[in-house]
Amino acid sequence: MPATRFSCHMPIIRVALNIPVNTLFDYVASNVNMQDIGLRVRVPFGKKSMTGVIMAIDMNSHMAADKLKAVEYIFRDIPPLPAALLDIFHFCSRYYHHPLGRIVLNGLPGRLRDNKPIKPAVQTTHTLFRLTDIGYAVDIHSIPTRNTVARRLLTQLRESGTINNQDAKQISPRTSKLLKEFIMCGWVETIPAPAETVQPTPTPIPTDEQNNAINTITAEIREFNVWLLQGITGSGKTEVYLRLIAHVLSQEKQTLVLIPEISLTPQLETIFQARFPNTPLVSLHSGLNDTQRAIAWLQAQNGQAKIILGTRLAVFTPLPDMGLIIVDEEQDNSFKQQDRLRYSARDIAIFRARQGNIPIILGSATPSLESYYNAAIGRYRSLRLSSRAVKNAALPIVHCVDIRTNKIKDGLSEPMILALRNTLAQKHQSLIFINRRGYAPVLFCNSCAWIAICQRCTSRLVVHLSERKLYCHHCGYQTPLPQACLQCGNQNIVPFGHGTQRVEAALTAHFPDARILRIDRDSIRRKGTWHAALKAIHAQQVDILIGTQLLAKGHDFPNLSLVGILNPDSALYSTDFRASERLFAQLMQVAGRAGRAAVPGKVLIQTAFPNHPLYHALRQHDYDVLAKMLLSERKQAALPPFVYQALLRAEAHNIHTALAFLTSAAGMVEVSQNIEIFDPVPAPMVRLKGLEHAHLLVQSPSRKKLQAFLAEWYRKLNSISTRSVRWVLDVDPSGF
Ligand SMILES: Nc1ncnc2c1ncn2[C@@H]1O[C@H](COP(=O)(O)OP(=O)(O)OP(=O)(O)O)[C@@H](O)[C@H]1O
Ligand SMILES: [Zn+2]
Repeated sequence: MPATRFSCHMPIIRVALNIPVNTLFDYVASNVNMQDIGLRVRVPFGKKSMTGVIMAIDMNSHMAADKLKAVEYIFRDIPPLPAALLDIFHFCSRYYHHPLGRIVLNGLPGRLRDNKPIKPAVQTTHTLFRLTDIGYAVDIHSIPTRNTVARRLLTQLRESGTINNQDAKQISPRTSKLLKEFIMCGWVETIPAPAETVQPTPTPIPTDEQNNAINTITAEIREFNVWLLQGITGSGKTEVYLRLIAHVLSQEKQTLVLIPEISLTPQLETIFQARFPNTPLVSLHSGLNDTQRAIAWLQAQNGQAKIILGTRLAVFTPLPDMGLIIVDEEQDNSFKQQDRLRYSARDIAIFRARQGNIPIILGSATPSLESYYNAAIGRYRSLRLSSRAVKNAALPIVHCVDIRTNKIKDGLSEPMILALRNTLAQKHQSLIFINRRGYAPVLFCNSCAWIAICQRCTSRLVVHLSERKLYCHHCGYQTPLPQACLQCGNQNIVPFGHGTQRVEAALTAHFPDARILRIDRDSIRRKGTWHAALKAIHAQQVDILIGTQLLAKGHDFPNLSLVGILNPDSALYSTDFRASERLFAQLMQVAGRAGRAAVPGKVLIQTAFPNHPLYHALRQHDYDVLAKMLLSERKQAALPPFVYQALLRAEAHNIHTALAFLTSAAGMVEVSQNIEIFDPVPAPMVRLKGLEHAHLLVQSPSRKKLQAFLAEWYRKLNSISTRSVRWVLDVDPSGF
């Protein structure tokens, strides 16, 4: 049905607003032209003002001219968002079937969403200032003579090359304001000061395999390709990244490096800064405050920052001179956002690389089966690193400790204690991996079998003994540890099972002289603790580390020779079809922390299923055997990567409301060929944060058909009123 279009004498701007409706909003604006697409604006919306982004400019509107409101303010404090970034937002809206305005506004740093222009806040500590080419070209005589401070500052910058904030303050206390103005004019840029702790490490000579990877990618550095770099733990994937970044830097281009965990940023930052001490690098992750994030983002947008290191949200950073994208640990589930816009940063990164016609490297020891399969069928290009990079460093020997025949006390078996004792005697470090924080996962009444559960979630409350509290790890609910059973009043209540805190207590009792350090989200909550912990580990001030997956990824502790893994079995027989793949990746990662340098490594796994094929593959360090086995199972069961999936997720106060909504949603569309719709079911975790959850699975062997189906379905879903239900489409869900 062709809509009536009204012609208007003034330009119409189409604005994206942070509103849960998939539409743009029209406003009249004078003084705009096509170059203004991508600028932020303040517009009236209902009774208030909102900040939005101009997505298009037109002379016609669907609304009559006298009904259109005028824009209140156009922000010209920073250049418009580049068209390439707007394209990414459009792609996300189309592919994930999510309101465009929500995506655009949530993709920006908080400061840019404010209702006021951003002041050019400049980070001054750990920063050096230097002149840009424009700054060098400035004629000092063009600055009025009475402006002595500006003249002196400019002269000093010319003479010294770089200056820090202290140097600048010596000239005058007013220089910090001036520096900000110079930055705004594009005369001055900031670069991070080399951190004092950075030791210039010798650059290693690449191994033959590393050379092969580096040369192969370099040969096609100006083309889009997805490179799957499958390298065993300790094979030196980082060195491959560094060499390629060096190449891209020599072309004055930017590299985006995506990593799964914030906790890995300090380590990588140090490595990158040591290799490229004069290259501006910014980190973007959720640990930054609003100002820091805005500064980093702006430095990426204006092309100053050459290396952009970040977690998944960094995939929405504007990069005018993008030359390379690296996604490290590409299989990691944290690249997929689990609320609101459920995007995969890895998949968006691939879209960006294609759009920019540049290479993207997906690095992993255990690629996701999706990527593994794509490499196998030639859609991705495959590169392998099959041995450890450090000379004579071998992969660790992996043993299973059968817990059916070995007694477990406080979570630990006799062979585990013995191995720890030997490692201590050799003055090497050990790592005990248990992926459960807190003291014990269950509080149990011996008299009536009552278990402490969360009132708002389908979950058990976790005992945190040191704080004498019970916590829900899903919603954050906390309550004092009860003295007696809440059901029968009996005082015989006991913590059941093991978490990191309990293992820490047990190990402290076993090895009173050992220096023991627990690392989990609780222990590093305070700012700076994580940094201090890493330093202590590297300085050999720790003998035994106890940790969750925070410690499993990416760390390189050369003196660590023993890894003990406690109770990983529960994932073996999980209902989630991805559980084995994930367990293997995690165990391979944590096992890979052992024996990375001169010290040979050993891994002990406490399990009741030592003959399970997964442990067999782990003992052989053979991901390919397992990946092929899992792929053939997936093929038989018609599961991804052989089909494409989407979930319609619904939440309501009551599960019946959610299920009823899904049932009617399923009836809204005719099922076409090649589309399979399953019955609505309650989510495995029905209650979460006080709401009840259900979902409905749709799948198809064709991504195109699934997308076409979802587009139509999404339109219809939007047309029904659902005040009692909140729903969202989850395309390529990573779990149920
Ligand atoms: N060519 C080389 N010669 C000597 N040492 C090297 C070489 N390349 C890398 N290394 C060293 O090997 C160690 C392991 O490298 P790196 O941490 O990059 O491995 P990785 O492949 O990322 O492993 P993981 O997947 O376990 O994180 C590091 O200490 C690194 O400095
Ligand atoms: Zn809860």
